Amino acid sequence: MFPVSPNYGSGCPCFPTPCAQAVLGSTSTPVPCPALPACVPPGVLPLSRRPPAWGRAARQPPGLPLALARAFSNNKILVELDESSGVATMKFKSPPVNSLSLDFLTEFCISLEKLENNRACRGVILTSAIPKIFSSGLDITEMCGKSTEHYAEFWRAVQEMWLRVYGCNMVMIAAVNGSSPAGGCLIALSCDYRIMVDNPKFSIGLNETQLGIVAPFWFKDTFVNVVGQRIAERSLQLGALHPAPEALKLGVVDELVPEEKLQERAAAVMAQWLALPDHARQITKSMMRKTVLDRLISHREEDIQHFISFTSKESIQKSLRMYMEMLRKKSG
Ligand SMILES: CCCCCCCCC/C=C/C(=O)SCCNC(=O)CCNC(=O)[C@H](O)C(C)(C)COP(=O)(O)OP(=O)(O)OC[C@H]1O[C@@H](n2cnc3c(N)ncnc32)[C@H](O)[C@@H]1OP(=O)(O)O
Repeated sequence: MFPVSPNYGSGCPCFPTPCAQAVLGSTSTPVPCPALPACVPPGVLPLSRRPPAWGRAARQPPGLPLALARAFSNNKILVELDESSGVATMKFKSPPVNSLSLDFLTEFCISLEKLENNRACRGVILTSAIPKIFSSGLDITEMCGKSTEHYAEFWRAVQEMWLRVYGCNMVMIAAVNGSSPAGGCLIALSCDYRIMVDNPKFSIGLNETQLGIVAPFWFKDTFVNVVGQRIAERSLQLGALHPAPEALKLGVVDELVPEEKLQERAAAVMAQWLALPDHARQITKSMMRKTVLDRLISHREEDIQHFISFTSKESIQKSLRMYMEMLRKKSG
């Protein structure tokens, strides 16, 4: 285990294997990776400071009071940390549907980063405070009629959220208490374990093709790693939203529970995962996920450019507008 500079993270070209400059010297003086400033465009959150997956012991900046992260609530996410168990709950509360807007994503990443920097926290349960909806996925209005600069900023934030959740060395459990299409499903898929409320009215899946858009390769990779190639291929092409019982059958979620048992069960599963020594579990997790994380990390800018050119196409804009119109008509 190497203590690394607090500036070190997924924005560094050497991530996730810290280069010599990113590793702290014997004096413990922080030495930022020299390439880092060039890698973090202006205006982007300090989101890329995730320590390597094996480095929890080096995470806590000296002097930061643990109490800081005990409970904090910003606008869209309520975070509660139980220091006795080491388990935090992040509850999405962005009405009406917990859509993943730029603001939501920003707050999400900051909240998770705070927990990562708190040694008292070893596991996080993601759930929703909005009845019947876990998350409606990416906020479609962020992808409609905006500037290329906005698309770039938005997509970078989407990437950041995924890199943080998928690469997180804490135990991440999704307690899916409502519908969870597309980006909402991605959040759940990126966790270590998924528990869903046993209600066939709640569905989960990567339904991008239904909107006339395409799930990016890292959405696909994450899905394949959970359900396997064949199920992912069929489900992705069809843009399938699987009702909870079907999601269980296909392995999209790991178990179903009655709504009133969800939090209790999530806590029990978390305790089971936390019973393992952190370092062994973390290294194993990192080993399982590294290839998929690296693929995005090494093609991040290309992926943003691809998103911009794809989203800016008039045909895609038209599809998204029609989809939003369909949603409005349904709700109105
Ligand atoms: C790099 C390579 C290329 C990359 C190419 C690009 C890849 C992009 C990848 C995209 C990933 C995504 O997540 S795309 C997003 C996919 N998401 C979806 O398809 C979900 C759509 N929403 C729903 O199905 C439903 O809203 C659902 C969540 C089940 C809740 O149903 P309800 O009946 O409870 O609520 P509704 O009445 O429908 O919705 C309430 C209001 O919220 C709005 N709303 C709902 N979902 C919304 C959303 N995702 N974004 C914005 N607004 C949304 C509705 O329009 C309503 O607005 P008002 O009428 O004004 O009140």
